[in-house]
Amino acid sequence: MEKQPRLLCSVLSVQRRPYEVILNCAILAWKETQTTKKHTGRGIYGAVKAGSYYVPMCEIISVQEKDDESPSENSGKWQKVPQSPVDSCQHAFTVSYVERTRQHCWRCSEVTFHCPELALCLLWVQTIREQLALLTNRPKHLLVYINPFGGKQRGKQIYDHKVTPIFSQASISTDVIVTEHPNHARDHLKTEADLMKYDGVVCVGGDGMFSEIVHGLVSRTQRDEGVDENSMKDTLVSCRLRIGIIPAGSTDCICYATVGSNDPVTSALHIVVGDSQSMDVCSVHDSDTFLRYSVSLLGYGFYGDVLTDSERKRWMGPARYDISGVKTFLSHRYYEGTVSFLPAEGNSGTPRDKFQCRSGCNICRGSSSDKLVSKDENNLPDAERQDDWTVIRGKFLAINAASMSCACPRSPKGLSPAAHLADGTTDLILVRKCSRLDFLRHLLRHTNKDDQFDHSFVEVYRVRQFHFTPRYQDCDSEVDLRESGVGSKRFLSQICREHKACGCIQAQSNWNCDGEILPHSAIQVRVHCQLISLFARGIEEQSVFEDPYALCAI
Ligand SMILES: CCCCCCCCCCCCC/C=C/[C@@H](O)[C@H](COP(=O)(O)O)NC(=O)CCCCCCCCCCCCCCC
Ligand SMILES: Nc1ncnc2c1ncn2[C@@H]1O[C@H](COP(=O)(O)OP(=O)(O)O)[C@@H](O)[C@H]1O
Ligand SMILES: [Ca+2]
Repeated sequence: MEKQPRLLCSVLSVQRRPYEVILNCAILAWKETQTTKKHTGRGIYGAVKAGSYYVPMCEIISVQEKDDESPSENSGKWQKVPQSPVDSCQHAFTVSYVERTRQHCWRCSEVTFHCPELALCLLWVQTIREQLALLTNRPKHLLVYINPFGGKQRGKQIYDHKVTPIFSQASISTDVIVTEHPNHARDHLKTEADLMKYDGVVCVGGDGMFSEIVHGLVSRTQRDEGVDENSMKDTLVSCRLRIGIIPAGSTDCICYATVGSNDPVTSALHIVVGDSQSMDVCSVHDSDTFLRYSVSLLGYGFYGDVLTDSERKRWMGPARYDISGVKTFLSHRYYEGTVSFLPAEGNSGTPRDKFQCRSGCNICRGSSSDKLVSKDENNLPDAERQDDWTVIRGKFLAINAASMSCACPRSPKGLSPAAHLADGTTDLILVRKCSRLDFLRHLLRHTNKDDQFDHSFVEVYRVRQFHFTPRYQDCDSEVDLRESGVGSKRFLSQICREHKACGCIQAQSNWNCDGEILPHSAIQVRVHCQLISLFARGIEEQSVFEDPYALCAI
């Protein structure tokens, strides 16, 4: 604070008390000065320090001149004729800034400074505005998509009542599209939207809506850059526009895991201050056909079945997941197949680490510098790393790949508490066939402090790529048919589904791909490090949110 040159320093009054107010390019600070005797008009203040506050410049939302003909903010009555210079501040300006409350939630707070002269008031307003204008990471024009049917169907209401006032206060202009059907946002982004006009895209909805935005933006970027999404080997190009999520869905895990809460006002403020958090994206292929992208959970077996069942209960809102969860748990289906994966190497940590990915995470930062090195291991052709692949066959209740923690209100630490948002890896969790009671124990550990990986039937690996093949596709008859020259994999699956005698009629699950059903079993997945960016900063350290004034009071 002391090292920055002061831009302005004045004595101004806040709630009729004198404060020394200092502005430099990093902070706005105000500290109370106490008069040794009541101010006489000779302008001498005592030096006794009382309360001191500061707000980082990057967390100031706006500054407005205040019309002092209005009722005073304290009494609600018209202000009296002032008695002394400190009280005589007829000119005032209000600074709106971010204040931290509980559980990583942010609120918009205000402080009004009264000035003795109009010129001084204007100088403060102009100087603060000039400093804010230097913060070039802040968005000015946004494209907003609202899913009116997500979650409890309150997306439009949440946007109109909670977000619009904050955006207009921060002078952010918007083009708003209320979606009319599924994939409306995705297709608009992919083919129609004039993206050059915007500094970011905002989605109001749940994880499914966010997934639409990711698909629209990533596909559009690849098309514009001439990258073939169907090729698993092509390195995808990162998207220019950041994505903001206003949570109005059922699980809201992406918002929760990148911000720490699913509060719409908090998300709007992260957009306003222009935060940036890179995120990994998995591409999901079936041979040379691109299927989908995933940023949070790819789940086969349990989570695939919960989702498939819950789609029929959409009318229930978020409760559908609990009902389908219990039903799926009771059905206790397991699935047979082969998982093969390329483990992550280097300084990527492990899924059993005790520390978690937090704002400014060193592991993610390390991965971003790796990414700049042109030839990382990820770029090596698979053939060159053939020996590094691990193959596991078995009967699984669930196969989950968590590219981030997947923390959500249902499970505050998430599916993989130590997963990183932007490290270029996903945590592959294999839950082998076990008793119902053991599986329940495992599920319950997602809701308490116990380690959900500490079971003999659970394995977890940090990987860069993985493949899954259900048993029916790699049973012996496949080899026989191949040898006898009979057609493609698709033809083979067809036969297998109908051919009960080969024993491969074993039921198949679907993949839950960020809350969307992927009606494929055999998939190949590759993590693309930091392909997209969000208006977020990762979850702030506990100390910041436990002490709401840690950043404001000095
Ligand atoms: C016994 C309690 C067990 C609680 C176990 C909770 C684990 C929850 C981990 C959730 C990870 C969620 C990852 C995110 C997925 C979302 O992308 C995705 C889409 O979200 P959207 O609708 O907002 O668009 N959401 C989902 O796929 C929902 C997954 C929800 C799973 C809930 C499972 C509840 C299980 C209840 C089992 C109860 C057994 C009771 C036996 C008596
Ligand atoms: N106007 C619309 N009508 C119906 N479905 C929509 C509409 N807009 C988006 N969707 C779809 O609704 C699904 C769920 O949306 P989401 O916002 O994630 O809510 P939830 O968290 O409740 O699942 C997504 O798959 C999305 O594609
Ligand atoms: Ca990751």
